[in-house]
Amino acid sequence: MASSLSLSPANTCAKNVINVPRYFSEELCSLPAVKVIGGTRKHRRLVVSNVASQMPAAAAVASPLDRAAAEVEERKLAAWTSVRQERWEGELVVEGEIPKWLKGTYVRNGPGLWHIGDYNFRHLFDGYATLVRLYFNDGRLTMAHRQIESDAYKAAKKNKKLCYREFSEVPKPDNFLAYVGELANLFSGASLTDNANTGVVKLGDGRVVCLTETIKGSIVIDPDTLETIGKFEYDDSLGFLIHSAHPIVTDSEFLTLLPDLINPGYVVARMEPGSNERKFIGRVNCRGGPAPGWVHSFPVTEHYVIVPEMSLRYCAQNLLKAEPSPLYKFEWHPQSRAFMHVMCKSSGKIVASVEVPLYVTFHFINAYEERDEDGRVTAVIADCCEHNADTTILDNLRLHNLRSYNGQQDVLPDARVGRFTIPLDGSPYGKLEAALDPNEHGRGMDMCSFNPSFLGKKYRYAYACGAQRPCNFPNTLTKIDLVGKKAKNWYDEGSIPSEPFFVARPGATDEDDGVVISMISDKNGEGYTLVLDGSTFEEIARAKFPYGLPYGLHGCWVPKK
Ligand SMILES: CC(=O)/C=C/C=C(C)/C=C/C1=C(C)CCCC1(C)C
Ligand SMILES: CC(/C=C/C=O)=C\C=C\C=O
Ligand SMILES: [Fe+2]
Repeated sequence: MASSLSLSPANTCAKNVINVPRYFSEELCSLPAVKVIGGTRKHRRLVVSNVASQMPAAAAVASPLDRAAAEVEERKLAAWTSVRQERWEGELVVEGEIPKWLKGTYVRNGPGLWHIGDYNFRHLFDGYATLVRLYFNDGRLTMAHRQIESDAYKAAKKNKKLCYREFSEVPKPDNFLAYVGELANLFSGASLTDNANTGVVKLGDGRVVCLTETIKGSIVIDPDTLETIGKFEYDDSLGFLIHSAHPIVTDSEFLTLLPDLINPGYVVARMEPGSNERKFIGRVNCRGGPAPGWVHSFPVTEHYVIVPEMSLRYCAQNLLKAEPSPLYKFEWHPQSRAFMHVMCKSSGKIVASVEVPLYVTFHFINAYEERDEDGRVTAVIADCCEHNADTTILDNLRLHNLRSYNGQQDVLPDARVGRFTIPLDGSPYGKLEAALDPNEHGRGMDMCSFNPSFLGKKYRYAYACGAQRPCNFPNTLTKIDLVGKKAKNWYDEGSIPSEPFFVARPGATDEDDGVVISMISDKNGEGYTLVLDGSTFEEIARAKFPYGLPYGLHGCWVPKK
């Protein structure tokens, strides 16, 4: 069945053995599921089984010129190329040894489909959500991918056009009346996307929820089948249309941060496992203006929620514009200064609010409390992937920039582990410094993880994507030792790795006792899962995908029941 939202056709209608050619065929067909048969484990071949999932896939309807250009790109890196088909599932051949203790599912979310018919999206963050599932059991690995059936995705497929406002894309109204209606829909939130393409979390009650920055884009999925179960409806009267794409989620709570665009400030709220009701914890008013700073993520310590107020702020005019402005829905207001607020988790009171040097970050890594010898908290330390107060990274993430890179220029702006020190003694200023020499990780830094048992606590290791220059995008995996101030880097020339995700070995006591999982998009247009040892940071296993997958953002771990 041809889908109106054209997914690139699968590369093969193979009879039996799946080869992974670098060029796409123009025929319509989907890649069926594979099963591993025959031979020793090491030499098993991937064989197409008859349980083929006849998923819709359709021919791209781009002009021949566009298609030729697209093919050049596609041969290079799958990372920036739309996913080939709606879904696929099958077992992969593992090279190396996956530890037997690794039992469960790594689900990764990300924007994997960047076109509707021949209309191509502009920005990495615009794409419709693609889930990838890696199921580890008994040293074996099954991979699956599937699109999230958001209203935005379904409407685009049905109407063959953009129907909701995405990160940088806005539906084109047919006439003036439609334009006025569209503005009204913006204020009510009706026109905002529910394309949950950013992250995925496992709540304490076991529900797995995909998220983006619009609150309506919270979608429950089944981590075993990747099926879209339905909207996650917040059952409260908190209001607001947007939230931080990264809540803090543990087995006992879900903490979220909601920017208030009307009375510039932020609300912190908490939701218990088993509940859909967020309860108000506290509010902090912005100290700068004219709007709250963008909050993609925020950190917590054991007792505090840290509310960042970046001078990259939401911008009402840019929200209304049909064409993207240089900073999309945001504006850079250095004169408005930057702040960090510290809110007590139990009382909602603000215990510190300090001005800090200007910064730009998507991702906080972790935070903890610093104590004196009497055990009194003297300061909060908060670490983030900091882009040297430079907003150009947003422009680097335009698909044209990502796709047109020829491997020669060094165009990735510098980034570092930005470490905030926020004094709790009433001082008006906080510090922001590099936690280690950024050259340790090639002055690239984003897509971080750490051992979740150390959430809010003093920790030593962070995993992230760093850089081996020249490059246009973080292209290494890096293990950062924040105490030894050193980094160990994994690099495969021409490849783009996704978020290195740390999974602790059950029963481990050492912080880095576990594995790091990433998915790699390689220079041949192919892709594989990589498993590194969390301690040595050496490769322990890899498993090739049947074809390269688009770049993904964030994942979560769902242990086997
Ligand atoms: C993928 C990622 O990191 C960020 C995605 C951000 C999105 C989809 C933001 C969407 C928005 C709108 C559609 C309108 C309101 C503002 C904003 C939250 C930026
Ligand atoms: C991929 C990315 C930044 C890379 C820069 O070095 C940011 C993703 C943000 C959303 O989750
Ligand atoms: Fe993110």
